[in-house]
Amino acid sequence: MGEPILKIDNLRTSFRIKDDYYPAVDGVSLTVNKNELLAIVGESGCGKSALAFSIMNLHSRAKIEGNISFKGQNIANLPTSKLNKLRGKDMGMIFQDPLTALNPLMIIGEQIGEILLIHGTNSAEKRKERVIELLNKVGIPRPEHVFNQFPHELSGGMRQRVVIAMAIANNPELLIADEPTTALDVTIQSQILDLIKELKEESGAGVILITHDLGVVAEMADRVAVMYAGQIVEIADVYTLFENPLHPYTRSLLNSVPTANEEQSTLHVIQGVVPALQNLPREGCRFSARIPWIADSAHEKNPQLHEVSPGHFVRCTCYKDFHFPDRDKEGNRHVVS
Ligand SMILES: Nc1ncnc2c1ncn2[C@@H]1O[C@H](COP(=O)(O)OP(=O)(O)OP(=O)(O)O)[C@@H](O)[C@H]1O
Repeated sequence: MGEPILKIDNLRTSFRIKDDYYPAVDGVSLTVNKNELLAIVGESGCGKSALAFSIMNLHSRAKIEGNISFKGQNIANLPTSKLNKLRGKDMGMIFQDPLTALNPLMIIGEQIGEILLIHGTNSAEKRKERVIELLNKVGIPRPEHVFNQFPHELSGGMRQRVVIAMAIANNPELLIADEPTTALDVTIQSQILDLIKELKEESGAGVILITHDLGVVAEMADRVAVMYAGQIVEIADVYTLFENPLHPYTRSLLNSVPTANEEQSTLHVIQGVVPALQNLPREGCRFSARIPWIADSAHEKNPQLHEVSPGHFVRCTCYKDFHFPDRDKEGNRHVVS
């Protein structure tokens, strides 16, 4: 694993709702190293996209506090003119929906070419050469033809490849992919993910991959951060996270993935949903309401991340007493009345 490329320290991103600000990202600290893929997982509404958008400074009206250090420079709240020098060059982003990332009125060749032009490739001939090279790289057949097409003339999978080509056009050192395959069918999904993995391995970029899909995490990630209600509740290398998940939320997420073994018949699916931003509990363990059978005394008053083994952090002490409702702490099944 390489040296750190991104260091986030105590990030808090708040949105204004009526007259108050509510943090959607609440005290997140993490590091991404060169040649490392950090997966961020959690249910809808946990703050994953809010975190990604904060790094790229793409929120139009959010309050951002804390430190985001990219290659040693604090980029939180950097003026747009300075940020634009980084975005699309040193940092690239792949969005959930390729259509929103593409300009419907511009041919593909011009859209990718524009990113090259902004960052200094002045010769039109060189830009065209590079665009064709990029289209080839992301597996687009007949790149010369696609160069002159508009986004609506391409399939969803091809459009997402174009977005990836744009994100990597200037060989970024950090790539953020926010649910990059959500809009795509399964076979295309795995091709796109292979492409992201290949890019990381080829260029040594640091990658943040936001996904709901734990299968994808197991296959792609070096490390995994689990987010719940705006906070990281567990972070570990991928092997440790799957072999020894500790936080009740992580265990519930993993437990809700159907497998072919006998556990499937005894799946305990976590009840409830992530509360709306205005209703998030801000004190105590934010997950406690969803595991009501765990005693209040098991939770910390002000839950901290504890390093339980090197690089493996878990928030709150409730993991020590956690069990699913139909099991005891040792994992033995008992009948619930
Ligand atoms: N611009 C905004 N204004 C107000 N609230 C917002 C805004 N953007 C996001 N939120 C709220 O912040 C919380 C976190 O949202 P976010 O989109 O980051 O979640 P997520 O984990 O990425 O979910 P998904 O997987 O559905 O994208 C949610 O409660 C969401 O409703």
